[in-house]
Amino acid sequence: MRYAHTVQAVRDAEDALMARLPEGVLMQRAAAGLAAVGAEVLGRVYGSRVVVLAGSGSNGGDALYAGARLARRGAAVTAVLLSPERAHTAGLAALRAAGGRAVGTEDAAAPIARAHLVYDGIVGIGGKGGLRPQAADLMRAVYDARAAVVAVDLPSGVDADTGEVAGDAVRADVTVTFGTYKPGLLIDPAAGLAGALRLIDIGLGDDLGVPAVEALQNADVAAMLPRPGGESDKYRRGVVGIVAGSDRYPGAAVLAVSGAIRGGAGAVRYVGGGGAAVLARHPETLVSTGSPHAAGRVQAWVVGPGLGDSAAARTAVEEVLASDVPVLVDADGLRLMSRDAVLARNAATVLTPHAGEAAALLGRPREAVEASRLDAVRALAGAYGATVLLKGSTTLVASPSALEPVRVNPTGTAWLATAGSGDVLSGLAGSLLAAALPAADAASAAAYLHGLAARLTPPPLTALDVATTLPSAWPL
Ligand SMILES: NC(=O)C1=CN([C@@H]2O[C@H](COP(=O)(O)OP(=O)(O)OC[C@H]3O[C@@H](n4cnc5c(N)ncnc54)[C@H](OP(=O)(O)O)[C@@H]3O)[C@@H](O)[C@H]2O)[C@@H](O)CC1
Ligand SMILES: Nc1ncnc2c1ncn2[C@@H]1O[C@H](COP(=O)(O)OP(=O)(O)O)[C@@H](O)[C@H]1O
Ligand SMILES: [K+]
Repeated sequence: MRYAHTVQAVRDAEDALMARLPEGVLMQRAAAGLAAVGAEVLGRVYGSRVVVLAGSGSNGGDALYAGARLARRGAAVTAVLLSPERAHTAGLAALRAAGGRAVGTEDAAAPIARAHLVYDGIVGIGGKGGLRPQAADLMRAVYDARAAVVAVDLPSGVDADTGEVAGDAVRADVTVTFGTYKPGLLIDPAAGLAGALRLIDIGLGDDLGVPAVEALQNADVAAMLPRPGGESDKYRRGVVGIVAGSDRYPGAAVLAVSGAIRGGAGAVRYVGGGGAAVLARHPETLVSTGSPHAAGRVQAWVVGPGLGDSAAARTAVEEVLASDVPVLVDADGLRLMSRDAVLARNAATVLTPHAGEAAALLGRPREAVEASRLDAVRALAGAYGATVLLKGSTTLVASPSALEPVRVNPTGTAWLATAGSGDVLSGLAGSLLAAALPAADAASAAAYLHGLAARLTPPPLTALDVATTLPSAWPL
């Protein structure tokens, strides 16, 4: 698992650790990592030209010390001090002692124009809001110069705790972060500005508390997924019921079933108007046309993709929500469900909105959801007492309990923004629910496999390609 902690958690851990260590040790650990990554980016340090953009806090201090380390190895290092009178005194002295120099912003143009590498030490976890105008101007000059940008701890101007970006922010090639990931490094829009991430262990480990955000890694997913054993039969492996598609949208039925069939359940029951299309593609499906409760027992339901908004569709959603097995609600189902019906449930409920659907459920503009994904997914999970998987450029999974870390999906590709790929995801997640995975595990493992399958599929991909590629994404 990869973990991200809030600024407060980092500060608490830092305080606890600093009480046991001589002064300055943590900053030296940070600077050593920062210099090592800078050297890697440069390839050859001797003779290179490095600019350190140094703000007034410890973030600037880290960058100045890293600059000093590179200066000692033969780089020409110029620090640009954003507030010269408040620059980190010891860091600046170290840089000068190593042969580096410092200038004010008025003399920054020439060194920036010739720089190979720029450290963004403008602001770190102490930052508030976007870049101030002077820093934003400097960054424009940096981009014009085409220097590599290495952000110190996080790209300046992004919100470390939320991934929100309130104004201008640094666009980095690499971000070197200290002690733990910060939620903003994993969640868009900020994550999109961080470039490649490098975590430097500065020893905070044991002092960090519960993470705010976590990302599954391959081994975590492998440990969660169902594996048939000697005593398995198709019923014991779990049966998933899919209520999806309609005369108008039979394709959604095919896609949801295709995801479900690749999700490890023992059998898939399909209920609805798309049965002929489903059977043509997936003859192994158990098809029925009546109401969901007449279809036979299932261990989990998926309801909603391509369902339309007929009275029958509404009744089907109500019936499924009234069942005592886990239910995943997607697409049209999200519009048709009642909040009270979700709140009244005893078994798990998983909601899988994209940003537009989440916006409708929350009564916020879509742009507000996209700008504040973490807040949106938590708010929905709280309001519905459900596990919520918010889709999009960063897919997040929140549990109904606010104490649980939010999961951020590390796989995926923008090629997934293609019609019907969400239907495949809902079928897949439903299949994992039927195989008895806890709701957050089913949702986050499904997002992981779906995103990995998409990456393994040559673009431009179709939704059905993703379903077909799922076995290659399944960890062995
Ligand atoms: N915690 C740890 O374990 C370790 C932490 N370490 C490092 O310390 C960093 C945190 O340092 P920090 O606390 O000094 O704050 P920091 O991010 O430098 O900024 C604060 C200053 O910025 C200013 N400012 C605010 N907003 C701004 C804006 N938008 N644009 C411009 N300026 C803005 C604000 O001053 P203001 O001008 O508002 O008075 C304030 O003085 C952390 O990210 C990591 O790099 C490592 O050394 C190793 C161990
Ligand atoms: N910009 C993006 N980057 C990565 N993944 C995306 C992006 N946009 C959409 N996706 C993914 O594509 C899928 C689209 O699902 P959805 O919006 O429900 O579409 P549909 O209803 O057509 O199936 C989701 O898995 C979502 O996370
Ligand atoms: K920074």
